[in-house]
Amino acid sequence: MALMVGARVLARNLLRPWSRLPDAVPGRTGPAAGGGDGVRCFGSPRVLVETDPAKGVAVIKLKNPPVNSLSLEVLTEFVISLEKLENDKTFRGVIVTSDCPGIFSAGLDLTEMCGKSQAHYAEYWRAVQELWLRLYLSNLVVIAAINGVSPAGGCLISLTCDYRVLADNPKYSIGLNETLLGIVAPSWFKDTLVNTVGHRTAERALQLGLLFPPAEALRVGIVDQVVPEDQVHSAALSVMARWLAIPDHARQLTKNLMRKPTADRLVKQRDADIQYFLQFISRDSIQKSLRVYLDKLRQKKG
Ligand SMILES: CC/C=C\C/C=C\CCC/C=C/CC(=O)SCCNC(=O)CCNC(=O)[C@H](O)C(C)(C)COP(=O)(O)OP(=O)(O)OC[C@H]1O[C@@H](n2cnc3c(N)ncnc32)[C@H](O)[C@@H]1OP(=O)(O)O
Repeated sequence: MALMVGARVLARNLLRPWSRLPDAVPGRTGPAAGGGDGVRCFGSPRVLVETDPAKGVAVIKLKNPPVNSLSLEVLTEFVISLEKLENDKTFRGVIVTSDCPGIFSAGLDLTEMCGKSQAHYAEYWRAVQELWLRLYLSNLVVIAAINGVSPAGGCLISLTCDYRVLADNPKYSIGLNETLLGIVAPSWFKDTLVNTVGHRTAERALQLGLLFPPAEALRVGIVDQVVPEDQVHSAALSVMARWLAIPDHARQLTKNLMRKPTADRLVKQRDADIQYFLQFISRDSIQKSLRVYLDKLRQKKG
């Protein structure tokens, strides 16, 4: 039942005409994503989309302060924005970045996984799965311009992209640090990392919950390029131009060849994966770990 409610909510959101989204900011023109006129913006307050139709490129900027945590709303709005771009043949590439200074994304929203109902957990997890599937199998060239720290789910988002550019700032570490929270990265998080850095590096990184600073991130291959902070966006645009020089059909079929087997593993057992998540996240010991971790984050200031 819970699963059906979750699926219905997501389906309703996905099918809702864009212009009727409650938070939509349609047709606002703004400063160019890559310079020049004709840039149009749409999206929602938490997921801004700047489009440059002449270049065929869009920029998705996550804006969920203070830390760009991936709440249910952010996940849903992100999927809707991607869907809109995928369906508009004007666009061939998208850059994913953050509008929150110093933070790419703090990952999954811990408050969505703590002290909530089973129905809520199911709805949330389906939304996490949905975003992963959409990003991982996107026909667009997807480039991450990582302009801030990027733990766990934040790292996962960038791992689904075709290429990762990281700003060279020692504070901007990246990795799947789930074990440090007393939780476990699901198998498809693990697969995404293994497909990027190889089995041994992934095993060590996952068990130890490693967060790599830029130079190390580049060395292990969890990012493809490290550039000075003020060049992240221009570097992402240069990389985009190179990837867009490849004929779409050949690149898309090749991407599918590389990624579909991994995605299919989740698609074939999506409901079972949700059930497993429900069992795991509802355990008293896991809820306790999450509460302790959240309290530590909150007390940092005090
Ligand atoms: C099939 C499945 C089978 C098995 C496994 C099942 C399930 C487990 C899988 C679950 C996977 C989870 C992946 C995740 O993404 S978990 C999230 C991991 N994220 C982190 O560890 C990052 C935590 N945050 C930080 O380290 C810092 O906040 C950060 C470095 C990002 C920024 O530091 P800064 O000093 O700038 O800000 P803070 O003062 O720390 O934070 C400001 C407020 O934001 C709150 N906060 C931070 N992170 C989160 C978050 N991820 N979710 C929700 N809220 C967050 C923080 O508490 C502060 O709140 P207030 O004090 O202002 O109330």
